[in-house]
Amino acid sequence: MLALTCGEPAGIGPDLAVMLAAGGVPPARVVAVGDPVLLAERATLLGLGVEIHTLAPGESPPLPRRGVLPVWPVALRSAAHPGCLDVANADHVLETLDVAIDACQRGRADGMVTAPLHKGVILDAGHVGFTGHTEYLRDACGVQEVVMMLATDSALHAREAGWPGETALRVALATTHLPLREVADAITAPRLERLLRILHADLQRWFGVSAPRIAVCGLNPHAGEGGHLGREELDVIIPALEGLRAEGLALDGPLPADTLFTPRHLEGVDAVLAMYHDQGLPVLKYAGFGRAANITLGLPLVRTSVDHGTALDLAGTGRADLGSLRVAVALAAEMAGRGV
Ligand SMILES: NC(=O)c1ccc[n+]([C@@H]2O[C@H](COP(=O)([O-])OP(=O)(O)OC[C@H]3O[C@@H](n4cnc5c(N)ncnc54)[C@H](O)[C@@H]3O)[C@@H](O)[C@H]2O)c1
Ligand SMILES: N[C@H](C(=O)O)[C@H](O)COP(=O)(O)O
Repeated sequence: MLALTCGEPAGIGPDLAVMLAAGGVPPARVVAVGDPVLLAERATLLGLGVEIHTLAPGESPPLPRRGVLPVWPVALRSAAHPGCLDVANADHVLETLDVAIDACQRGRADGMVTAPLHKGVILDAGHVGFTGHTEYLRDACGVQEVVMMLATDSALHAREAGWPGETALRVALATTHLPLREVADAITAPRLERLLRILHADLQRWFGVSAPRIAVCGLNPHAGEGGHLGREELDVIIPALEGLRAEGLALDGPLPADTLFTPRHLEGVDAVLAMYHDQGLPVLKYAGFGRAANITLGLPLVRTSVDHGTALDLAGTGRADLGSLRVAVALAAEMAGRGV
């Protein structure tokens, strides 16, 4: 049983929720967390005959049925229009997350899948320091560190279980949503050690990789060119990797990021740790946009998400691609099946 938060109401999240229900029996029991009126409106706008089944408190969701979308209701604060952000609905978006987290923590849901939210409008509404689902979940679950990892659909399982093709990729991030000029200072040896331990452990726990091999990117061009193009590799990354290798972790690097992402260097690698958002994610999205999922590692609950954002330009048009949400739901169901 998965809780699907509908994300930014002006974006494509509500569209995708009703499209999922209309498109056939999903790979798990899915309950949307959002505004039932908005979902009904969006289904009508898209010409989809989806029945919105608002669940009463304590009511069990029905068995999955094509064309029926069960909903845990969270009311909008203000009417939502496709493509038009409204700060008034920021608290609605955060409340959907709280409801889903609570459902996971109380055992009413086995995991959560998130449709995209809009970080800017949540910040504009005054939620200072909000950086995304990943850190919101970290704080709500009371853990010190989590890792954002995106994986293409062909890399959702262990390599041993059939990881075909050179586009199969898992990319984790050492830093997430912060200005580029702050990235270098955010990368410290203790932090890298914590992140790599989580990545190693969760590749084993969720993805069935018995002995993970992780390739680590350098931060600077050519991994610092021996200190001539930056010292972070020598002063921070290499000491962190050496300490972890002594504990038995299989780590390559730090490697120049441009050539690390080539088939020869990725051979036998279970995941790549990129130092920052736009070092790793463009490669991942080039390899699999629309059929990849985002997973938060290090949490005491299952959370997956789509590989895309709110796509305000597509909301209400019927042109949003459902592919990544399907992958995220299937992956969350599989992870939940493995048990937290
Ligand atoms: N999981 C999340 O909550 C998440 C992920 C990424 C971005 N975001 C947020 O989304 C907002 C917009 O970000 P952005 O403009 O950089 O990225 P975006 O993914 O929303 O849009 C980038 C481009 O991809 C297209 N696109 C996105 N999803 C699509 C889909 N399902 N089908 C077809 N085309 C699709 C859009 O139309 C647009 O042309 C930002 O606030 C960002 O922080 C949220
Ligand atoms: N960096 C992600 C992406 O580009 O797909 C994304 O913004 C998601 O962030 P959260 O899952 O932390 O909201």
